Amino acid sequence: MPRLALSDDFVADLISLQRPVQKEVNDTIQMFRSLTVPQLHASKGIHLEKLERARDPRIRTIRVTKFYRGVLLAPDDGSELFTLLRVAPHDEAINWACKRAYSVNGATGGLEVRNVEALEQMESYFETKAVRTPARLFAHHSDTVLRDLGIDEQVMRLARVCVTADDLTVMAPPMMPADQYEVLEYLAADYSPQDVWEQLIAPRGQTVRTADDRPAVTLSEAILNTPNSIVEVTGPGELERILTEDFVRWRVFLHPAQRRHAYHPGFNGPAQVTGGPGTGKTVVALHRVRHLLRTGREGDRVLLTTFTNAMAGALRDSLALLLGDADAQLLDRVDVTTVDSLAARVVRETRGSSPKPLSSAAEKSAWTRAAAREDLPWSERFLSQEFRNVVLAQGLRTPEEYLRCVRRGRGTQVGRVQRARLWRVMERFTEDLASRDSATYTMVCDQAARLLAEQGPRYRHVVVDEAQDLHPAQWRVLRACVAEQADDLFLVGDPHQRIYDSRVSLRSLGVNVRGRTSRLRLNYRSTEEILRWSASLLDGQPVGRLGEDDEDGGGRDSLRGYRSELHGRDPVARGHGNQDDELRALVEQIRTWVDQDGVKPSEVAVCARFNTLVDAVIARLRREGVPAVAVKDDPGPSVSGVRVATMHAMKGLEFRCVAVVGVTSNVLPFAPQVTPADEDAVQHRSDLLAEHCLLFVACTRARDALAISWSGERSRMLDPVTD
Ligand SMILES: Nc1ncnc2c1ncn2[C@@H]1O[C@H](COP(=O)(O)OP(=O)(O)OP(=O)(O)O)[C@@H](O)[C@H]1O
Repeated sequence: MPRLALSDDFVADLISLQRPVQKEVNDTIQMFRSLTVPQLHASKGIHLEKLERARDPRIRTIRVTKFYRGVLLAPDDGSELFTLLRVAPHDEAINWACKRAYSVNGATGGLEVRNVEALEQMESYFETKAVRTPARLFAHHSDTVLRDLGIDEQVMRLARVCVTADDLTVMAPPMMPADQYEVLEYLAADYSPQDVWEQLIAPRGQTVRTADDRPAVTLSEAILNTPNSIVEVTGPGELERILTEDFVRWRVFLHPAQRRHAYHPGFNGPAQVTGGPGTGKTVVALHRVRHLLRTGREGDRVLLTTFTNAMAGALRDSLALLLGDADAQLLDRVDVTTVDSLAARVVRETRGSSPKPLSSAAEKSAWTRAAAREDLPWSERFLSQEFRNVVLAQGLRTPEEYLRCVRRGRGTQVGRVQRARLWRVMERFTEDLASRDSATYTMVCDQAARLLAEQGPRYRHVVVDEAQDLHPAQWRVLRACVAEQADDLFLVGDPHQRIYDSRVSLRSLGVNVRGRTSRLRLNYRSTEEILRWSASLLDGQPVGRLGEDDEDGGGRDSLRGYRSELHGRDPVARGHGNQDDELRALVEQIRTWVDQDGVKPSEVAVCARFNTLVDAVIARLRREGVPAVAVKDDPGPSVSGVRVATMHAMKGLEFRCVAVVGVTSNVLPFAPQVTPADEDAVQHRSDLLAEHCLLFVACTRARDALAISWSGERSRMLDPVTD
């Protein structure tokens, strides 16, 4: 009987087909699997055909329906393992199949694919172009070094004519084989060959450093060496499962960079994965939880945290999907929650109740009351920031500790006398809140961290999503939840998406990830056009590395190498004379997406800075007969209607089409949210950056289409993309 494997491209095709065609694909595959190899070759129904023009002699097609063809890679190594590569309308399938060539990567031993025809064209184009420039991108790496890292002859010739990193980007996968491209990308980013070996090749199980000493790998071995993009269909029900269970690719296919961290056998301490929006950080966190559950001992509990309750709910559902029926019982060993909810639970369990959370308006009044008897030169905002970003951030208990402390992250000098006065005000603030049985979320975390430190760890592993927005008091809760040991903490986050005011030095909080970090660069969500456009909104912004705020030597993060393999239309940015015109244009835009492009209303999102505009958008859409619902009302997936939300509420979500409205100069940046530079210069820079990040987060929620609009004066934050 032939064995059958499915490639991720095939699965992507299959998911996008209409149900009746999916059923026919399924029937064809069942028939394929029921025949012997000689019967397969003779079968008129399957019609296994070799393509005359195919660049790879192992490529075959099979008939699925009158119009659809499957593309297969037939074995040439004596095995009976066939791989289904694509399923597409006849002409598209044939055209695709003729241009591809499959090979075994010389270093990873995995199967790889290239568009051989396009690469040949690139070769002649770049050879001519490079003649004029003597400098070459990879000149300082010898052929032997490149070959040892898996670069083959064709890719070597291309590497030799690359002058800039942009030349390389033009040949990104699916044109160039993905493993080889990644090696060149790392070298272009100044990683040493040794780093590349350690980060990309060794984790794939290769132990032989030199290409000449490695044994040959057969095609079927290579297929099984490529679990990130090929899966063998083993059980009879497997294909039905793919068809019926709302199959999502991330459950099976991980990029090697994702798999390396998600399934790492064991980190000797905290580990961290960063990456731009849509690079699959949440996916990695979910797979890591699965790995820890599967390899852990009975009774080992895992904590998975994220930023909002809604996101925690979504994470729980995704984890259940990933674990499937086979591992469903493992879910009992996981808590999926926000750090704030966990902290409130710890306080409640210990003290019998937890304080009522305080709104920001109530907090401001409490500071006014606390400062009433002092003639202070500081605003309520300053007091609140001082308390949150110095006292709670450092966990200070006594006036002496406050007098002695280094006020990291604060830009104003505060002398001894002033500190004593400030401490009195802060004491009054906390006493006042205690008498009302109320506290800020950060205060509850501060309390919970202390209680946990006394009570001891509750979890064997802690996995943290959206790590960039956690406050030091929240980190102390997490640190105290788990003992310092191997695989204690696993963090994923993106400093470019930090939209809340939290400056953190992870090292000073006992979370040292040095030597256990990795960065994801491939975006799976948005088109390259949306990515480039959105990334340029942060051009020149000083984004620090995750968890290295105020540290000596804390470096800058960058979106270098961040890319997508998807392509589509350029984002549209348009100004209007007034809000009425802007909303009229919004309705038209949504109608185009829904009526012409066939996008479901629930796959369209509109976001605005504040709830007032969110409400106005919902009212307008409904008046015009466009169904609309507020994201804050938590509409389930079955509820139809355009989703409308504030920019903050868009965190972690994604939609096919996104309209960002009301991007005016008085809303972004929003002056009351930005501390004036003369009040505190450091805080000013950090608040301003958070405003830029907020717009970046909103725009990067879009998968296929993005439209930005404003009425009146456009926000200066759009300058990089509209000038
Ligand atoms: N290996 C993969 N194969 C296919 N799709 C993937 C893969 N990894 C991630 N995705 C998809 O990419 C999208 C983004 O993934 P995810 O939400 O994990 O990214 P993220 O880095 O956490 O994003 P953000 O930081 O913007 O919230 C999702 O639709 C996810 O299903």
